[in-house]
Amino acid sequence: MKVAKFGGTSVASGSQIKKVGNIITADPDRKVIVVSAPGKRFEDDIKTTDLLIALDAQVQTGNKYADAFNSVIERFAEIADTLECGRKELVYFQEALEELCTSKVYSNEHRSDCLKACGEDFNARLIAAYLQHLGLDATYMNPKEAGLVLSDEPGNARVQQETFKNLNKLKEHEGILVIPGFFGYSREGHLVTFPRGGSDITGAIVAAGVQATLYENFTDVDSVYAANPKVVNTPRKIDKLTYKEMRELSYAGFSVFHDEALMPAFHAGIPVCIKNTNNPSSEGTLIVAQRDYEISPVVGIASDEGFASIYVSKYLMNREVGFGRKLLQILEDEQLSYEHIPSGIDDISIILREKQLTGEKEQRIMDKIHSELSVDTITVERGLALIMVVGEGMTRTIGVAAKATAAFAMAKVNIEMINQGSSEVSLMFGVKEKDVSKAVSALYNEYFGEHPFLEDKLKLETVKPVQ
Ligand SMILES: Nc1ncnc2c1ncn2[C@@H]1O[C@H](COP(=O)(O)OP(=O)(O)O)[C@@H](O)[C@H]1O
Ligand SMILES: N[C@@H](CC(=O)OP(=O)(O)O)C(=O)O
Repeated sequence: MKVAKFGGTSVASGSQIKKVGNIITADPDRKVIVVSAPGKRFEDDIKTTDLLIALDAQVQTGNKYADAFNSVIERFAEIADTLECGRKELVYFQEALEELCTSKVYSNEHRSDCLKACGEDFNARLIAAYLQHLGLDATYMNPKEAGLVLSDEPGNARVQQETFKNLNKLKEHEGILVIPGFFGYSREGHLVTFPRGGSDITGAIVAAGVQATLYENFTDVDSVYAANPKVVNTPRKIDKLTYKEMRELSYAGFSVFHDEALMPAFHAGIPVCIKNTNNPSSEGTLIVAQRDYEISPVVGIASDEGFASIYVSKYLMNREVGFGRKLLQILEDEQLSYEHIPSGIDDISIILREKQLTGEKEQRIMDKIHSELSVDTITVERGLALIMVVGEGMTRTIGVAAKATAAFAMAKVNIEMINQGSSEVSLMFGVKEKDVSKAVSALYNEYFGEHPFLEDKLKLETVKPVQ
């Protein structure tokens, strides 16, 4: 049994959903289908999830919401029109959406999640109707009925352990199940969503629950590439990479697959295949537990923007018991999570997502760190980008970091920070946002280009294991 997840671009319009119908029909093993909300049909289009977020904003502020409401309904009406089915479903969508906009809710955050989830929910209902129209034995299944139990954290939910046992019973289902991605229900019975892009997570959880032989993730590119194709021109395809490598790359900006979707597949040992809805005969990229590291120690280079760094220095920080704990407690008090903590003898930097750090929080943190920890210096730097060079083979290869620093030097990009993950699967560099494209292109050239700068001077060398 295979679980196939179709992303927003794959189900953005009626004509895209027809391709999805062909893909499902082509392989009877594709028994569980997870779908996203209709995504972008063209570059400047608006995703249905964003239309729903705009509707929610109108509802929350008590403004007239008819226009925002109609834009959502029109997206689905257009899809139903092209598919020549789904009239009954459209009536339901209208009523259900109106009910959500007008009824009392447990909290505003929970209403936002209920509205956001309509994109996936309505699309799953429509796609199930279309598959039935094609003559397939397909059924829509709500995540509550499937048993997808999540933590009660609106917009940021996490899977609860009982989910996997609950989902296991879906194995017994005879026909095709169409499950909306992106949301589930808390133990308290509230609808809650994953972070944005979370349909990939639903797909992975469902694949783990039903113990699928393969989790296919259909998107709009032929494969995962060694660098973001929007940054590097025609980057090389990656045929195979490990869960660990993909998690690091997704985390650091490979938006093609959600980083939180790797763990469920990894724990259940289910291979993941990234494939193209627009070109399903292309092999795609396979994500597995192990690959042959001799082929290339580095597998990809990812980058992401929107980070800030809080730099703190204090003479003899290394000898002050509890300094790190107290510093992190100040962040915790402000409900801030951190991403990385590179440190030295007398200094430490805390890297965090910039959008969490509002001006007010920044001021309070600075004051507290000064007064409670008596530090020598504290500065906050915004507008940072992180670049991650990733590959499991790096552990046993000499010269990987030398190539990276040469690339930064050639691109004339200043490295603000370096961190090698403890697992040695990745090398992380902090640079100014304005430098990120230059740096990624230079790094790509150094590891994968035809004329790397250090070509003659440095060949990557594998370390022999100690006998
Ligand atoms: N290294 C990469 N390899 C492939 N695609 C990438 C990479 N980095 C970023 N992307 C982007 O990810 C996009 C697919 O992800 P997304 O838009 O979330 O798809 P979906 O709508 O299927 O969920 C691609 O169109 C591509 O622009
Ligand atoms: N529709 C949701 C969840 C999702 O996974 O979407 P997509 O498959 O388009 O990344 C979002 O836009 O965040």
